[in-house]
This record gives sequence, C-alpha cells and structure tokens, in this order.
Amino acid sequence: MITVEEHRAAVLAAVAPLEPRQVPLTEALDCVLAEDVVATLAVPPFDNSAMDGYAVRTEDVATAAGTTPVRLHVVADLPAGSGERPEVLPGTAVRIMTGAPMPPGADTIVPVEQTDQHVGPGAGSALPEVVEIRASAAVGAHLRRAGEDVSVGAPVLPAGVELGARELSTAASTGHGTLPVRPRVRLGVLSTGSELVAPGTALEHGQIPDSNSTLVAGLAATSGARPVPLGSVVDDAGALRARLRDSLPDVDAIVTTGGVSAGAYDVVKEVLAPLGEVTFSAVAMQPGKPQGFGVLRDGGRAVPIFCLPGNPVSVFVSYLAFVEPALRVMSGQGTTDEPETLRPPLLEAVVEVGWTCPPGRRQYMPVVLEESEDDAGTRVLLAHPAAAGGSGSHLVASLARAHALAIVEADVESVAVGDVVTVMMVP
Ligand SMILES: Nc1nc2c(c(=O)[nH]1)N[C@H]1C(S)=C(S)[C@@H](COP(=O)(O)OP(=O)(O)OC[C@H]3O[C@@H](n4cnc5c(N)ncnc54)[C@H](O)[C@@H]3O)O[C@H]1N2
Ligand code: MOO
Repeated sequence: MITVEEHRAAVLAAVAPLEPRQVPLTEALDCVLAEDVVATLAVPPFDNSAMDGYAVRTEDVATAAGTTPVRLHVVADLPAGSGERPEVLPGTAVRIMTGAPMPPGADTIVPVEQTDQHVGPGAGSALPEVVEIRASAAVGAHLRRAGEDVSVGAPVLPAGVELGARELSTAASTGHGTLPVRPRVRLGVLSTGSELVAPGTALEHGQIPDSNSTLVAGLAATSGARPVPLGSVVDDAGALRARLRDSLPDVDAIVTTGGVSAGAYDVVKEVLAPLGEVTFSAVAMQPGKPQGFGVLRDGGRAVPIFCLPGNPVSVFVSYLAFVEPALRVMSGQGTTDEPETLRPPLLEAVVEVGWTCPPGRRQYMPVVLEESEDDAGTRVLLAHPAAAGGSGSHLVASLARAHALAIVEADVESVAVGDVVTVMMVP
C-alpha cells in the first residue's frame, strides 16, 4: 500500500495549469485571471448627471429660492443614452436624466424636486418650455466626473484573482468584454457498472441508482470546474473503451467511478492498465483504498484520468483527496507551493461519540459538527459520526448530514470521547 501523500504527489506531478484563453465575461465566472488587467475605459466614462433634473449655469440660479424662483428656457431634453450635446447658454436649461452626459455650458444640476415640474414619468412629464428653479446650486452639484472612480490605464484586476461577480462587473465597466483566464476544467464524469440506472428510475432486482455521477458533477461544479456528463457504461471493455475514446476531445480530465478493485468484472482496470500510462494502486486510506490514476492521450494532449472506486463515500473522499487538488492546479486556483490552496480548510474538533478505526489505513470519517463551549467558556466544535455505521463506504445517504471528514491517522486504533481530531470541512 502507498500513502495518501504518495498517491497525491504522483497525481500532482502529472498535472499542469491549463493554457490561458480569452473568454467572454459570461464564461469567466469562477475562473482565475491569467494576466493583470488595466482600465481601457474610465469610470464614469464621461461627466454625467447623478439626478433627474435640469442642467443649468450656477450664476443663472444664484438667487433662486422658493420665494424668489428663477425662470429658465428649456432648450433640449437629455435622456440617458442621448448622444446630443445641446449647449446651455445664459438664461437656459436642459432637462437631464440620471446618467445622461453633462451638456456643454452647464456646470451644475438642479434636481426636479427643486423646480415647479412634475416628478416622475406619466401625465405632466412632457418637456416644458420654461422651468421655474426654486433653489440655488453649487458648481458641480449632482455631477459625476469622468474618471472619478477609475481612470484609463489604471490597474483594476491583478493576475491570479478568482473572478466573481464583483470582479466581472469591474471588467465590464472598464471596457472589457472578454478576459484572459485559465479556463474552467472540463471534467468528464463517467460511472461504470451494469447495476446502474438513472436516478428516479424504477429498479429491477440487483439494480441501484447511479448516485456517483450526480455527486462528482456537483463537486466539480462547486469547485469551479465544468462537469461534462459522460453517463454510465455497463461492465463491458468494448463499451468503456468506445465511451472514453469518443469523450476525450471534449474534456481536460476524466473521473471514472467503479471497476477498480479485485472483481471479475472490474473493467476500468481491465481496459486502462494495459495502456501503460494508468497505474492502479492500493492507498492506505479508508474509504478509498483502490485508486487508479494516469493520463490518456488525445493527439499531443495528455488528459489526466482518475479511476475512483465505486463505493459512493469512497468517491467523495477520493475526490477531495486527489481530484480536487489536481483541478485546483489545472485551473490556477491553487499551487503545490502552498498546499493549503489545494484542499478545503482544516479545523480541530472534540469527539462526542467515539468510533473504531481500520488497521493500517488513514480513516476519513464523515462527521456532524456542533458548536459548543468548554468548561472555561471557550468555543469548541464537537464531532460525531454522520452515519450510525461509521465510515462504511456504501453509506451514501448519510453524506448529506456530514459537515466535515474527521482525519484519523493509520496508527490510531480507535477514537474516544474527548479526543481532539482534525476535521476537513467539506463542500
Ligand atoms: N476481493 C476484494 N474485494 C474488494 C476489495 C478488495 O480489496 N478485494 N476492495 C473493496 C473496496 S475497499 C472498495 S472501495 C470497492 C471498490 O470497488 P470497485 O471500484 O471495483 O467498484 P464496484 O465494484 O464497481 O462498486 C463498488 C460498490 O459501489 C457501488 N457503485 C458503483 N458505482 C456506483 C454509482 N455510480 N452510484 C452508486 N453506487 C455505485 C456498486 O454497486 C458496489 O456496491 O471494492 C471492494 N471490494
Ligand atoms: O476503500 Mo473502500 O473505499 O474502503 O470501501
């Protein structure tokens, strides 16, 4: 048996960040930015009004007040989006809406509420010939200056940042319709097993729902990859070979589940082992002992393939231990120089209900966490197994209850109430 660290090291040695690509903003969410980005547009891009009202000259309205209104001729209307540039000469005003460009000649805005005009749309909102201004205004009042937030050429997003909604709106507003990113990893998800039927299908005797496809696709999407569903194949070498061959051009990596242990029908091993570039190992962990990993060739491209065991809890643990770190390297979200960027956060918890551990294998026990206080009033996390049956790799329904995986080293025989264990938070 090899250790988890040895298997992970072999995986990480075989994967590399995907080549950067220019993608539309709509495809860039959750991607890592590959280059520094500077503003090609100022924000705001031009001087514009912050209020619906009238663009005027301050000197024209200097004496305006409720009791001494000033009457100005309205010479034009400027809704937002207007490309007109009507000049505001002395004694005139331009009606202006929020976001419309400031007309030449005007140096301030009087909100519509400080005039005699109707507020809002509908009846009474026609453009007046004359407007009565009922308040004076300072130079630049309610005016949003070009470049006030960002000027052209200013750095706005650094390489390496993970693009969320805020970063993407920054890119959009500073002139970018596309961005150079590490693309999302297209992860092919393939279940193997003649017993599998689609979730929700009525079962014949011996059949079970394929829950692994849903699990892996969901985990991939959660970590920013793009799952590519490859369905399920029966335990037939020819069918598996054909499905893998047909899928290769559309994916950057593949996860298969099932068919990797000692069974007479374990076709994943049967098909991939002879190719010479996929290795099958026993890893000292429970669940998740039988693991395959290697690369398939698509022309000159190496496509990493993870052959996880079929048991669903084994799939979950194996995904977090091996697939997630590799995807994080490929997408630029993490690096081997900083191992904490390759996995979910680790915390410590106090065991509330003990359990026994398998000999010679590191155990990953799905646990429920609860917050509590110790005798000194310090906040502590309490952990108990999520399933009555412990870390059995078939106890898939209990996964929904788990908050974390308690990691118990291979030399520990049992975990007792009050022990402190390391827990890895799970997606
Ligand atoms: N003689 C031995 N038998 C087994 C060993 C061993 O060392 N010697 N290892 C056991 C361990 S540990 C594991 S884990 C499993 C792994 O088996 P496989 O990867 O070959 O997986 P299968 O046999 O195809 O399936 C195992 C189990 O999982 C269910 N399954 C499979 N796919 C799905 C799916 N898509 N959705 C839901 N459930 C799935 C399947 O029906 C089986 O019950 O091998 C042990 N055996
Ligand atoms: O390694 Mo298996 O996943 O223990 O059941």
